[in-house]
Amino acid sequence: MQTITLIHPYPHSRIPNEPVVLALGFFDGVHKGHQAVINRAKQIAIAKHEKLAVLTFDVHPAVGFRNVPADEVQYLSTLTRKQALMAALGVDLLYVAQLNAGFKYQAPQAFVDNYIVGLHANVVVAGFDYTYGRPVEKADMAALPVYAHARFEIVTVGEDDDAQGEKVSSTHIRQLLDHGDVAGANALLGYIYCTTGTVVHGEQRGRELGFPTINIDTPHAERLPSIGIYATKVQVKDQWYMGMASIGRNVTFGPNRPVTVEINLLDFKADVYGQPVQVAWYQYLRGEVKFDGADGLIAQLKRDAQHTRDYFQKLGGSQKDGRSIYPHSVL
Ligand SMILES: Cc1cc2nc3c(=O)[nH]c(=O)nc-3n(C[C@H](O)[C@H](O)[C@H](O)COP(=O)(O)O)c2cc1C
Ligand SMILES: Nc1ncnc2c1ncn2[C@@H]1O[C@H](COP(=O)(O)OP(=O)(O)O)[C@@H](O)[C@H]1O
Repeated sequence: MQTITLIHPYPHSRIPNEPVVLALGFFDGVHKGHQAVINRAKQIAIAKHEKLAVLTFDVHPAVGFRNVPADEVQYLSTLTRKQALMAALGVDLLYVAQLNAGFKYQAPQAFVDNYIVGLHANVVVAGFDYTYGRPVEKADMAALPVYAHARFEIVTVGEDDDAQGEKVSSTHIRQLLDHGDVAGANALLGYIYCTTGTVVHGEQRGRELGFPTINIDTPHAERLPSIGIYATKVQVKDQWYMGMASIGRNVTFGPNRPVTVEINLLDFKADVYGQPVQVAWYQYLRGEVKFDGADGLIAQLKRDAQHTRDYFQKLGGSQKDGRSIYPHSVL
């Protein structure tokens, strides 16, 4: 997959000179609803022997169009993750348009001319709620034929519901993460939710408890699940390990402590300070508890380790040595 950044007004030399099927959307999380749009576009592209292109933006539309401060927005998928997910879906060309003033203040007709016709799309696929054009003239899918002037076909994909009939939306997935329900989020994402980070130093108490924990510094732009204890898999140096994770304030050891992400890796022993890691969030285990002392916490950590092993054994994904080749079902 090729990623092409477009800075308005982009030079036409940036655009490969061939017809494409183009899917439109911000696609935060590339969840099952987004996958329905992209899969539909992929089917059309295959039938037409054309490339599948996606047009997305560099920042969340709330930042670009509603002036929400950039540091207040946390993503289900930052660009690197979005690229991986798009590539897995068979996208050939990922256009990332910068939401600069020139882009934002385009009239709907200019958007269609520059970012649909300009990208050589002869079919456009988008969700039912896609909008385009500067805020005062914002246009929707129903209006698209007016601006298309028969230069491309239009396919609108309807709302996607989960098994309980709830809308599959990035907002709903964020709410599930805020309640610790990572399994619910994974069901709507269609893959296991992952975050990244770097191993940093903590207070070095973990080793004294008999449960050393990697303390993970996560990029602020990545949304984390809420405070709680989780069954995870962690990728360190190209290997995935089972881990029991705590997102919490270590309340047993004093009040008003900052929230940290700490993971004890099962069947693992190595110094990994400074290493980049990926964390795949599989299952909520319990809430954070204030114990009377270290002994209570240690007894609970033993139970957490067993619950983590039981969870992965039931899932059937862990190998005998406790390691797994890859977290389950990325798409
Ligand atoms: C699986 C797991 C569960 C945890 N549960 C709790 C908890 O319920 N209450 C608590 O105060 N700390 C909890 N912790 C955090 C420990 O207090 C923390 O890992 C320990 O103090 C080591 O911190 P350090 O890495 O900064 O040395 C948990 C940690 C892990 C890995
Ligand atoms: N099974 C394991 N899980 C997590 N970290 C481990 C493990 N074995 C060794 N380590 C190492 O120990 C460090 C954690 O020890 P800990 O006493 O909790 O110190 P800190 O407070 O600095 O995290 C990790 O950063 C890692 O380098």
